[in-house]
Amino acid sequence: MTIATGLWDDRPVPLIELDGVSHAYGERAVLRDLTLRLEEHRIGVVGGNGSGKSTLARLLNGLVLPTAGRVRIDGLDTAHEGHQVRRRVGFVFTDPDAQIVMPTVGEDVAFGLRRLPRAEADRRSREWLERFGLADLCDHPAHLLSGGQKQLLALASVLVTEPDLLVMDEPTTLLDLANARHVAHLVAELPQQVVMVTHQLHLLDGFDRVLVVDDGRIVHDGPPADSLAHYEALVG
Ligand SMILES: Nc1ncnc2c1ncn2[C@@H]1O[C@H](COP(=O)(O)OP(=O)(O)OP(=O)(O)O)[C@@H](O)[C@H]1O
Repeated sequence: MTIATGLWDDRPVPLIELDGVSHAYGERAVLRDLTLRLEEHRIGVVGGNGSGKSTLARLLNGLVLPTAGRVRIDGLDTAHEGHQVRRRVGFVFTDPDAQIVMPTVGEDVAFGLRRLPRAEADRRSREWLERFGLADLCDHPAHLLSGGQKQLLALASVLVTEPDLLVMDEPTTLLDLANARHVAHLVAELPQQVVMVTHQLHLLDGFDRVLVVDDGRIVHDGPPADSLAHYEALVG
C-alpha cells in the first residue's frame, strides 16, 4: 500500500511496517518485539550506543533480516523480496568506505545508473556531483578524498538513484560544520521519505516523528521535542 500525502511534490511515501520484529546476533538479543507503522516523511531514530539503532535501520532494506517477525516496505517483505526492496530503499552508511565501490568520484556516482542510457546517466551524475560540491573532483580517485568528502560522495551516489525511501545511519559524523549544514539542508529539501539515525539531535529539527530506542525497544515515539526530552531524561 502507498500513502499519498499531497505534500512534497505529491510523491507517495512508502509504508514501513514492522510486525513483531526481533533480532539477535547469535545469542545476543538486540531488538525485541517491535511493532511499528511508519508513514511520515521525516523519521528520526535516537538512542544510546549499542541500543539497536543501526540494526533497526538495516532491517529496512533487508541488509539485516529479522530473526522473528516481518518487515515490509509497501507490502514487500524484506526477507523474500529483498531485491525489490533495495531498489526502493537507499541506504547511507556511517562509514562511507563501506559503500564507495568505484575508483573515481564520477564513476562511483554513475555506478547506480549503469542501466540507464549513457547521456541520461551522465546528466544525473553531474547534477548530483554539483549539488554536493564534488563536480571539480569528478576524475579524482575516490579513496583519496577526505573523510567528509567521502561521506558526501556516498550520499550523492545513493541519492542519484532516486530511492523512494532513504535510510541514513549517522550520515554526518565526518562532516565539518559547513558540510553538515549543507547536508541537513539538502535532506530537508528531499521529496523522499527519510529515516535518519543520528546522535546529532539538531538534524532532527522539523522531523515529523522521532523514535527513542533503548536496549532494543522503542521506549518513546513522538514529535521531536517530546522524544528528545524523553531521551535526555533517559540518559539523565
Ligand atoms: N554484526 C554483528 N554481530 C554481532 N553483534 C553485533 C553486530 N552488529 C551489532 N552488534 C551488537 O548489537 C548491539 C546493537 O548494535 P547497533 O549497531 O544496532 O547499535 P546502535 O544503537 O546503532 O549503536 P551506536 O550508537 O553505537 O552506533 C551492540 O551490542 C552491538 O555490539
